[in-house]
Amino acid sequence: MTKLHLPLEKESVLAVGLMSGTSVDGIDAALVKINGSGFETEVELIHFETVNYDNALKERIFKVCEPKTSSVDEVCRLNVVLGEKMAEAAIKVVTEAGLSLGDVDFVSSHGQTIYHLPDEAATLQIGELAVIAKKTGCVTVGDFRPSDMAVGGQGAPLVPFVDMVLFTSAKKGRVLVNIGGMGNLTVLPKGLEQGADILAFDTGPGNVLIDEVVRLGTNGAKAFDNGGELAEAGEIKEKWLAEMVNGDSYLTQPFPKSTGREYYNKGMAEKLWKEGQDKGYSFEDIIATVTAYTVRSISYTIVEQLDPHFNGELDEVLIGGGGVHNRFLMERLEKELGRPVMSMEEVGFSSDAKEAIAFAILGNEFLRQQPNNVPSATGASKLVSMGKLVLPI
Ligand SMILES: Nc1ncnc2c1ncn2[C@@H]1O[C@H](COP(=O)(O)OP(=O)(O)OP(=O)(O)O)[C@@H](O)[C@H]1O
Ligand SMILES: CC(=O)N[C@H]1[C@@H]2OC[C@@H](O2)[C@@H](O)[C@@H]1O[C@H](C)C(=O)O
Repeated sequence: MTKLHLPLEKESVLAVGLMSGTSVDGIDAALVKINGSGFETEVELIHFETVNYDNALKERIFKVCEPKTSSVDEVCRLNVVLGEKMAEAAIKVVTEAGLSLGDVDFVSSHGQTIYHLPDEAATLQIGELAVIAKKTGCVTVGDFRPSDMAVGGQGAPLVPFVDMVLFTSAKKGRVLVNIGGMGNLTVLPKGLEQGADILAFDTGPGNVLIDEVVRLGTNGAKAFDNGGELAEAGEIKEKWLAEMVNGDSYLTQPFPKSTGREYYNKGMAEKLWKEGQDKGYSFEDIIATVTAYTVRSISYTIVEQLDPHFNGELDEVLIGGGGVHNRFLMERLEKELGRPVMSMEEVGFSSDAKEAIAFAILGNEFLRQQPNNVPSATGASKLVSMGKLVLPI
């Protein structure tokens, strides 16, 4: 094992980024080559793999995320079980690429969020780093959020740092939206310079409500609306949609703001499902309307909250996260936004791998002892280098 020199001095590194997001579908693993740091960062995706959670593991995770069904012993156990799964994902992405773990400079893991209390500076991501370091034999970094919280930040969102260094354009004002479990965005006015304050926050639900309603309507046989085909077969019930939007106090909250499964969750989906059924709507109509609500949470934020603030200079919207695969959602979003809406693929990037790549880049900054939070996005009082380090075991 070659020794790691800290701070990292070599210009180019090979890293694995691991992301396990709020939709609790599995672990995304991106093997990347990173050159440089900060605004000079260049990244090349070498290989991408997803290791899905099986249904039993998903249930265990959902259970520990909910105070009523959680227990400390189960959190403790899952920390190790998920550490093992994350190591498995890291090993898979490296070996499937035909490389060896000895070639990898570091693994950088987000962990699985179990609970997030931004106003109490408390957050918990599990998936033991020491287990990953032992199983992969690699330098392992992770657990980024607490360092931002330690200086008064909300510990989220963290990806805007990466959006800023990779996607700032000299010619166009851009909004980057990630539609994962939750929806979140980063605003990049044209010609943004390093160190500028950037705005980034959560828009509301991403796929979470769609996924939960699909599960309810299929008795768990399906976990998401593949391609948006269920929604396509239904009809949006406009009056009900307006009720959903008016009843959502998060949407009108001023930005910056963050949310999660504590608000948009199975309970909310069950309520919507019951309402839809009581109104006599079909399964497809319910999915179409819940999808339209998800779209509206994003379009409302951009059109009503951001456009006036940025004098209409936000020219294009780039979408990442699993939501890009939902055609019904993407088409309606483009209609409501009235400007080009593109997937990350259209700018030569990967929608599915984006967040895993982002955590590799955050790990790279940390190991170079460079700041990697965005205080204007998280509310932190200062720049910090977020992360924790476990040496190979
Ligand atoms: N083919 C598809 N058609 C429709 N939706 C899809 C498809 N593939 C993935 N999705 C949606 O994307 C979701 C996963 O997205 P993603 O992996 O970006 O979320 P995440 O990283 O877990 O969440 P977050 O970014 O909020 O932490 C799935 O739960 C599903 O709703
Ligand atoms: C605490 C937590 O896991 N937050 C997630 C969640 O999922 C989306 C949104 O809410 C975002 O704030 C964040 O993740 C992304 C990766 C971020 O920090 O940028």
